[in-house]
Amino acid sequence: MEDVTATYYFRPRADTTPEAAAQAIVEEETTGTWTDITTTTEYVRRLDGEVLSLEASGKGFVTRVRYPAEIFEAGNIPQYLSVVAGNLFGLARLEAVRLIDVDFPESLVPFRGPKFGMEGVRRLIGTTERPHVGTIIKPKVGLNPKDTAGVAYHAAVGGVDLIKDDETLTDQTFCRLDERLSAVMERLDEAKEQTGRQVLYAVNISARADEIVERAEHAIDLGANMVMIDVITCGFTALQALAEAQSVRVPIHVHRTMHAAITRNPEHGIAMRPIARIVRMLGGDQLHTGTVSGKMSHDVDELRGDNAALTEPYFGLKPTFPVASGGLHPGKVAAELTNLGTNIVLQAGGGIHGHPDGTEAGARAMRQAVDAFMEGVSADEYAKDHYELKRALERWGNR
Ligand SMILES: O=C(O)[C@@](O)(COP(=O)(O)O)[C@H](O)[C@H](O)COP(=O)(O)O
Ligand SMILES: [Mg+2]
Repeated sequence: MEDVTATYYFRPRADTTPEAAAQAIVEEETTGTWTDITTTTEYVRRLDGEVLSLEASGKGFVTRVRYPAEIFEAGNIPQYLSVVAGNLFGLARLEAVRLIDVDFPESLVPFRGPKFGMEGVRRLIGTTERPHVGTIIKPKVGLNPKDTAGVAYHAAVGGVDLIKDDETLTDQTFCRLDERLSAVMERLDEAKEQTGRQVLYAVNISARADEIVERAEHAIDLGANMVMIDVITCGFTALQALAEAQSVRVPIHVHRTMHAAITRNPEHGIAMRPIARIVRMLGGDQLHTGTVSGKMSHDVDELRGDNAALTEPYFGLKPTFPVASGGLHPGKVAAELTNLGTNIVLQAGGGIHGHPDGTEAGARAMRQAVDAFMEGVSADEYAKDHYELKRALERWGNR
């Protein structure tokens, strides 16, 4: 049976050699502890982990370690994480340690993955190549259901493929989920009458783990054609429950709010790559992974690798649609697509609702920026006979 390999960056404490530090990681996460014990037996030895490689990297070291597959309970992601991303982060002998990536053998990927995935979402929208354009209802919170639906309507008529709730909006008193969802779906039907185009609305159903499937089923009964989950705050298995529920037959948009507390520090924590792999395994159809030019911190090389982890062949699982979001506007579209390719969802909140002529014009400008790129024309050139894009570039510039 093939084993698990995990890659860590670490910086040992001054009194600890890199070899001892790497060994400490392996022992802590397999059969060891801080001292030799009298209770161990020969047959336990087969579960010992192993340091496969160790090399200097920047101010620290990178090590690849082997964890025997037998240590893992197949299909139990919380247990997987307790090994590859467990106590090691607290070891005092390590000044810093970061899980960079993890490779699970097929025997430990008994998951079904996305129900729709990138291709399935494209089929719903009717696209094959072009990037999808999405928007987040802004302001994040505060609008009542009627006004939320109005914003959604204008974004849909303007040309977006996806509209989503913000990560902080769920079922608060000022905008109850039921009322909001019904109002938005009604206005989207109206927009579809006009444009003939299908638009997905990712209603945020984030809730306690034992209620989330019920909340999704309820939303689907009310007409939802997509649901959204804050996967870090809800927990990975909440996503698993949603994706494995036969009753949840709509795509799942995965937001990663709170991720940066874990992923941002290049020396300590968990990189986005293992999180991306787990979200794909557990059934996320779309996942935020970051931008190359937006408002959130980003590492372009890491980001490209994260998106590849979502889309490359992986034990027959469908690809998850990467989402680039956060501080985007039409002037940034070319940079995103040049660096990340066109199999991507480009999402803009402020970059659409902040357009000088309003939401509909903002959505048109984003679509025009995408069309310009797909036609190999610069945004500045394209703006000469596309008014909404011209106005957006005047407001936010071309980068
Ligand atoms: O609240 C926000 O900031 C956003 O709605 C973007 O709005 P704007 O388009 O107005 O910036 C998203 O939550 C971020 O993209 C999340 O970050 P990430 O995608 O990196 O997880
Ligand atoms: Mg948001």
